[in-house]
Amino acid sequence: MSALLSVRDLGVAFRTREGDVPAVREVSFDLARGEILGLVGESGSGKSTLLTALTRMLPPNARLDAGRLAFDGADLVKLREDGMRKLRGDRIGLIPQRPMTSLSPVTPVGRQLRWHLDGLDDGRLKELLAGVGLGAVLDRLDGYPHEFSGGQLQRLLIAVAAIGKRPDLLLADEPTTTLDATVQAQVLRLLLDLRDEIGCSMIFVSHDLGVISQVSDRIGVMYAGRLVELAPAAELFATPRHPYTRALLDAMPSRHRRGEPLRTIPGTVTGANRLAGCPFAPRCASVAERCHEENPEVRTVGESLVRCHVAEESA
Ligand SMILES: Nc1ncnc2c1ncn2[C@@H]1O[C@H](COP(=O)(O)OP(=O)(O)OP(=O)(O)O)[C@@H](O)[C@H]1O
Repeated sequence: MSALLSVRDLGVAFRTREGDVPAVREVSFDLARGEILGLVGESGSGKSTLLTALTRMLPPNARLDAGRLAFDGADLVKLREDGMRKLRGDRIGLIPQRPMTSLSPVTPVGRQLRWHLDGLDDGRLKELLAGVGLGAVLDRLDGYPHEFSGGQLQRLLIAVAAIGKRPDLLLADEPTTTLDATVQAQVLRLLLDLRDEIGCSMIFVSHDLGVISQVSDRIGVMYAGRLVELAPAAELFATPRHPYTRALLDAMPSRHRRGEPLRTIPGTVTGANRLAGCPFAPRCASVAERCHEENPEVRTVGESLVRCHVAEESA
């Protein structure tokens, strides 16, 4: 079956006073129908920019380059803005990182739900809220966003973007980062149930591999704007191929024995603008001479697609 989303050589650069800053570079992947792709990487690696590029809602100082960006056969680079708006409304849903940024602070929550879901009747509203475990707030919908907790607002937005609109593609940008552990687990369960029920595809962004591992079929690891490894979730955890993926796994608190100090990855994400060489080379535990000279191309190693010269030797 053809992929729902097909991305080839996607790049985004921001124009700044210091010149063009590349945020996403040469990213390619396909997303199957019903598949959940987790995207992980440290802060600034380009995860949110990539999601935003897929919805074509980049800020005015951004420049999008794409070899191909196709959604269910539609060319998203060439599609006119009205067509894109229709896709965003009906078929591509976005759950943002901070719910408050998507809600008006001066309009009652219930009215905003009805705006977003045109023609929503009381029975359907009840069903929606029950679906995200918010049956108890039904009689408080004339309240304003600040009268709800962050977790409640996040679940309201999930109710709208996911359950209400039943999109074909759901883009979730750190949807559980602001939630406490129990609510986080509920929301992850909800997203998985939704995929099973309506068969939507999902791209789920997080900096937390623990969260990503609970929902993803495949996981993509981003570093300095590039997708440096893409593998089935079980494979990525069992046989991480890229030294950065291994460093991320090593830094997971759950992987440490009690009392052992937490590990970190030395250095910071730099090098996105380096002219030659692998951007991870300055921090890489397995670095070889050629890593400083040539930026690695994507290769298949085992079941993974990986951008690394030393993936086999260093595993
Ligand atoms: N509007 C903008 N103008 C200039 N640079 C930007 C803009 N938005 C993002 N960037 C830069 O693009 C790079 C990627 O940012 P992005 O927010 O996509 O990373 P991220 O991986 O999602 O980080 P986080 O996990 O912190 O959200 C960063 O270097 C960031 O500073």
